[in-house]
Amino acid sequence: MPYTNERRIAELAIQRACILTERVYNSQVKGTIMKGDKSPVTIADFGAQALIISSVSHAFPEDSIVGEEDSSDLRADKAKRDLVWGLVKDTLDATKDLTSELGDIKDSEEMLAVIDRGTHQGGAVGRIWALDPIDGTKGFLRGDQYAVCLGLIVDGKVQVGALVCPNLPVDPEAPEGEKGILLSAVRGQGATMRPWSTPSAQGTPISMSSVTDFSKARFCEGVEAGHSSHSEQASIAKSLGITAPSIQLDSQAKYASISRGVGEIYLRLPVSLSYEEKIWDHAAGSLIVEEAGGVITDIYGKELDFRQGRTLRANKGIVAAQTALHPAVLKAVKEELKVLEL
Ligand SMILES: Nc1ncnc2c1ncn2[C@@H]1O[C@H](COP(=O)(O)O)[C@@H](OP(=O)(O)O)[C@H]1O
Ligand SMILES: [Mg+2]
Ligand SMILES: [Mg+2]
Ligand SMILES: [Mg+2]
Repeated sequence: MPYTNERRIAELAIQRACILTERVYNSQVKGTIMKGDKSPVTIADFGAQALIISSVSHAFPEDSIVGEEDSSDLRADKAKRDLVWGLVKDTLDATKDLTSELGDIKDSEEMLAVIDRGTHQGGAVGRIWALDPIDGTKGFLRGDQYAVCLGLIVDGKVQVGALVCPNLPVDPEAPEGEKGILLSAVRGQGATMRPWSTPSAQGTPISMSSVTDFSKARFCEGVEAGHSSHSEQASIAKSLGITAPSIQLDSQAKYASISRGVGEIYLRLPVSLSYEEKIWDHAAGSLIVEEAGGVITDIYGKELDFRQGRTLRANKGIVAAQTALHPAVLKAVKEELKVLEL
């Protein structure tokens, strides 16, 4: 089956990175830096990027990598760099059994160089990995949801997607039970999910909800009001006859939620038309939703275009839904936007 090894390496790489991210998530020391675009990054974002890029380039040395972060802040701050290297080294030491498959990093200098292997510009040709080492850094800092996300784009089309949501419950009906799920998909081979804590277990197939009655439907949206328009999303839900409160989750946990039937719709209406969604925010989750039987477009009904570089510059916003519901949802979105003359 195509991409079997890519799926395996992607799963192992993000699982290992989550050992590091969960350690920081549960510690007081996050080492948060505000980046130039006023968004936060923590020592966990950097550490996860180093571990995951090291794994991908060990297994597939010819592939290109688009990663959200770069090492400039760490080169400028030795204390932060040492903190990140300490986390990476501890994680590598704790997972020596994976070294043959995932490679190693010998020192902090090499770690910086590995992080910077993610500065590729993306594009329409070749094998390009899209990595979000921590998606939902604001949720991570708030103690809510976040996700570690990795997708493989081949000639502009996502072929492999894998993401871990360490704080989503394994059983949605038992929110106080075990937490941490790993989802993955290969195009044409379906999507599966398994507890993050059982690396070797085979994933179980997942699928979108079968609800087709809007009065029983639920929609997912982000938590951050600065990342999508809650008022427009609420107005669209109302026009569709949705009465249930929205499921608010940070990160690609929203894709994870609808792909296993917890919610039927994901709305991400832009708060500014100049913002360009990043490919790493959507590559893995969009494929998992499609392989779980869902449909995903932008707010104009266009397919997501991963050929444009590091951003989805040919798209605006996200409308993902169970297949039977997507056309009506898109119509309601267009009605709303017409009202707003966007
Ligand atoms: N103005 C904006 N509109 C849409 N998304 C934005 C945004 N500003 C930041 N984001 C993205 O929203 C992502 C989180 O999505 P969500 O709000 O659904 O949890 C962030 O990922 P990171 O946390 O990896 O930086 C960031 O890339
Ligand atoms: Mg970020
Ligand atoms: Mg992100
Ligand atoms: Mg991120």
